[in-house]
Parts: sequence; C-alpha cells; structure tokens
Amino acid sequence: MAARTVLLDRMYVNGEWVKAISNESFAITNPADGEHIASVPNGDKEDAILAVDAAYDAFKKWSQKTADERSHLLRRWYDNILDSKDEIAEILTLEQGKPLKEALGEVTYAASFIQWYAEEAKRVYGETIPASAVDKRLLVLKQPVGVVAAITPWNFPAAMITRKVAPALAAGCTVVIKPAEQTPLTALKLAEAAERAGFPKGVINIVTGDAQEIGDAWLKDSRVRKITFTGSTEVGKLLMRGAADNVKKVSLELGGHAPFIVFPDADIDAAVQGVMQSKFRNNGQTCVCANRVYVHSSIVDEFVRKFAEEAKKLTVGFGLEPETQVGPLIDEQAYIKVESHIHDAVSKGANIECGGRRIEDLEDGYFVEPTVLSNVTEDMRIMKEETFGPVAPVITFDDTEDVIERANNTPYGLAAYLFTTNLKTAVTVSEQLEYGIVGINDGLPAVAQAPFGGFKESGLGREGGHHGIEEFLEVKYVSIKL
Ligand SMILES: NC(=O)C1=CN([C@@H]2O[C@H](COP(=O)(O)OP(=O)(O)OC[C@H]3O[C@@H](n4cnc5c(N)ncnc54)[C@H](OP(=O)(O)O)[C@@H]3O)[C@@H](O)[C@H]2O)C=CC1
Ligand SMILES: O=C(O)CCCC(=O)O
Repeated sequence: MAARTVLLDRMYVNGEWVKAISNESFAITNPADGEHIASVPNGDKEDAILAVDAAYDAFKKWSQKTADERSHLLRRWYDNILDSKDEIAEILTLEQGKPLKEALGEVTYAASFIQWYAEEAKRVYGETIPASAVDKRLLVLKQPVGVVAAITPWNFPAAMITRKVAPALAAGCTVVIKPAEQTPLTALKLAEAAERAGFPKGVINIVTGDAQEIGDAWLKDSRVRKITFTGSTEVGKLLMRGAADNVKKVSLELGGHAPFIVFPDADIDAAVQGVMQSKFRNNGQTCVCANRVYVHSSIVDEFVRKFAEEAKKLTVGFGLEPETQVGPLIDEQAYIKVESHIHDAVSKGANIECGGRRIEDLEDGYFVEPTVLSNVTEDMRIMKEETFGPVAPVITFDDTEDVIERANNTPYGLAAYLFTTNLKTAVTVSEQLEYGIVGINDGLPAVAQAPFGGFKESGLGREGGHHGIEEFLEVKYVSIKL
C-alpha cells in the first residue's frame, strides 16, 4: 500500500500547537506495513509541567463557568468530531490498524461520551440534609477536583480519551492528556476539533512523548488532583503507588480476562454471533473481549463447528481496504504474546479448529489468522493471562457452580458474558460473577450512559453514565448556623 503522511507534527498546550522544548520528535508508523506516517513532539518533564501550568491557570475560570456554558462547548466539540469523522477515522486506522468501518464506529462511540456529558454537566446536583438544630442548615455541594491527568492506550485512541475528558470537563475540571506513543494522531485530531469548538486556552492540553517522564512529572505535581488511566495492570499499579505521595484521586481501567459462558439451553447461533463480536472486535485487542470461552459439554461440538466456520470467513488485511474485517496486531510484542499463547496451548494438547498462523503474505505487519482452539484445559497460559489478540480457547463445563468458580478464579474482574435462554440462570449467574460488567446474551455491552469498570485488579472507579462524572467531583459539606 502507498505510504501516507499525516501533517500533525505539534502537540497542543495552552491553546497553542507547539514543538517539544527539546525540539525532538518521534516517528509514528502504520502497524499494517511499518510505513512512517508522521512525527510528533517527543515531550518530556518540562513540557508536562508547562501543560499543568496552563491547565491550572485555566481551571480558575473554567470551574466558574455555568454548567450551560460548559455544556454548550462540549456539544460543539461533539458536532465538530462528527463533521470530521471520516478524516479522524482514516487517521485512526492508519496509526492503529483497525478496519475503517470499526474506526468510524469508534469515532462515533467516542463522540457519544461528549454528547452524554454535555447533558450530564447540567445535572451535578447537591443535597440538603435535615439538621438537628433549628438554627442550622446543612448543605452538600459537588465541586470539580481540579487539574486531571489522563493517560490513555493505543487500542481505542479516540474513545478512551473522550470517556475521561468529557466528564472531567463537564464537572468543571481542566485536563492534561498523554496519548499512547503508537496512536497520538487521533488525539491531536480530537484537540483540533475542540479548538474549533472554542474551548478557552489551557482547558484541554495534549503532551506527546516519553511516558515515564511525563507520568512522573504529573504524579509529583501536587496541582494535578486526579489521575485517570486505561492500560496495563502493571502500569496502573505503578501510577496508583505514585499517586499516593500527594494523595491524588485515581481511576484505573486495567486488564481483563473475560469468561464467555454458553449454557446448554443457549441459542447457539446467537452465542456464536456474540462471541464473534466480543472476541474479534479490534482484533481481540480489547480489555473486555472474550478471553476464555466456557461451553457446556452437551453442545460443545456444534458450537465449535459453527464458531470456527464464522471465524474462517473473516477477511484479514489492511484497515483501509473496504473488505477488511480484522487488521494487524499493534506491534511485535503483541504478536509474540499471541503466538506464545497458541504454541503453549497446542503443546499441552489443544486442537486448532481454524487459524493458528501468522499471515506470511502480509509480512510487513503482524497479521494473525482468527483462531479457535478446542480441547483446552485450565493449565494453559491462555486460560490465565490476557491474550490481547484474535485467539479463542474453548473449554467445556458440566456444572453451573463449577463454571462460576472457574470464571471467578482470576485476579481480573472486568467483563463477563453468559448466553442462556433460562431467566433464572441469567439472573443468578450474573449475580455471582465477580465482574464489573456482565453481558447476558450480549457480546457488546459498553455504551456512554452505562458504568464501565472492573472489580479486583481490573481497576478502580467507573467511566460512563452518571457514575463517570462523580469521579471528577469533590463532595463539600457546608454547615450554616443562622
Ligand atoms: N485495559 C486496556 O484497555 C488495555 C490493556 N492493555 C494491556 O497491556 C498490555 C501492554 O500494552 P501497553 O501499550 O504496553 O500498555 P501500557 O499500560 O504500557 O500503556 C498504556 C498507557 O500508559 C502509558 N505508560 C506506560 N508506562 C508508563 C509510565 N511509567 N508512566 C506513565 N504512563 C505510562 C503508555 O505510554 P506509551 O505508549 O508512551 O508507553 C500509554 O499511554 C497489552 O498487551 C494488554 O494486555 C494495553 C492497552 C489497553
Ligand atoms: O479495551 C478497552 O479498554 C476499551 C474498551 C472498549 C469499550 O468501551 O468497550
């Protein structure tokens, strides 16, 4: 495919498009073919601090604006993103690899958070509490926490930003953002759309560059009052430890290891459709995607046959080609993990029902055939670790209590799925799963108006819905003596 160059070589700080103070930059490449598509500033500690200076200054006025004023700007940002959605989606595909149709879906999904929080900005209600003295009045006010630092991953370069930034801005906070090194261009396009909407300078700032330097600078800066992060559990823990030094608030959306359970009474075709959506969305590089497929032994043969038939039909290729349904993995590291999970499973007795190999014709990127494994056992690595790739291990169960225990036997607790036509099974099993999100006969549960987040080591706090804005609000109690 012909090389494409994108002209986005500055980052956005204090309402200006700037280079790094060091004047250094780093290259962004297309994961499909390794082509250079842009260079962006390699920001460091100094750039990170300048961004906080800007956000801290802007906070004074932004937090004093009426909810209507903030709502109006958010709404304009939403409109601008939708007006540019084709351009943003194309850049997203170029830097991230996902098929253009999925990229367009992500841009629309990303915009939906801005639309939702443009409305929710107007519903930050306080409380009055009955006093125990006639001459007292007790009030509870909700106030913005202050400057928020958002650190985001490469798998959803648009939605993971808006899901954090829209509620923060709606609450009256200002933000400094560090996008993933692989996918800063989508973030910069979002900033362009925000600039056109007319946000005051310093309200939204994006610093591209060295993760550790920028992250450390923000952790140490006591003016940053909240860290909100999506990414690996390892980095999430590191940020949580760092945030302890000046007791910042923390929201973490970390790894997952979702069980997908198919009961004997399930509609098998619906379950196959659900697992296809859940497993192969973004090539399996999604923290909520099915990572372990538990199927009742009485229906496993039919399920595996139909699942493998559907997986084989998927067209793998370059995201900008219209027929593509599955793109490349993000990088070599991702491929090494996926390959090792397949290899380990096969060496311990798993059968490859379809896929299982890298696509050699597309050797400039890491393209892996959509893979379904059967005859899987609990001792395989894929049953314990997040794969982040297009591999579905199918394992059998016979007993409901046993499958619940196995599904819960993990440090993760983000999303779980169950397919059944029995109402009692649906209700009782969903209640017992130790997960923040449960899809019942639904492989795609996430929407802007619902809370997204995990139990256990999958994270802290919730994004989306009215819960999402609370993460950016302090509670102030005011006692008035008359
Ligand atoms: N929950 C989820 O949605 C995601 C889960 N993952 C999981 O994590 C694995 C590794 O992916 P990876 O991209 O390395 O995830 P990381 O957690 O390393 O990256 C996520 C974000 O954190 C930043 N970051 C990395 N190190 C630091 C640090 N010391 N201080 C501050 N910020 C930091 C990254 O910056 P930079 O890119 O510049 O390094 C990026 O912006 C995946 O295979 C997957 O299992 C990954 C992405 C998303
Ligand atoms: O992998 C992630 O963290 C993004 C989840 C995408 C979604 O909102 O479903």
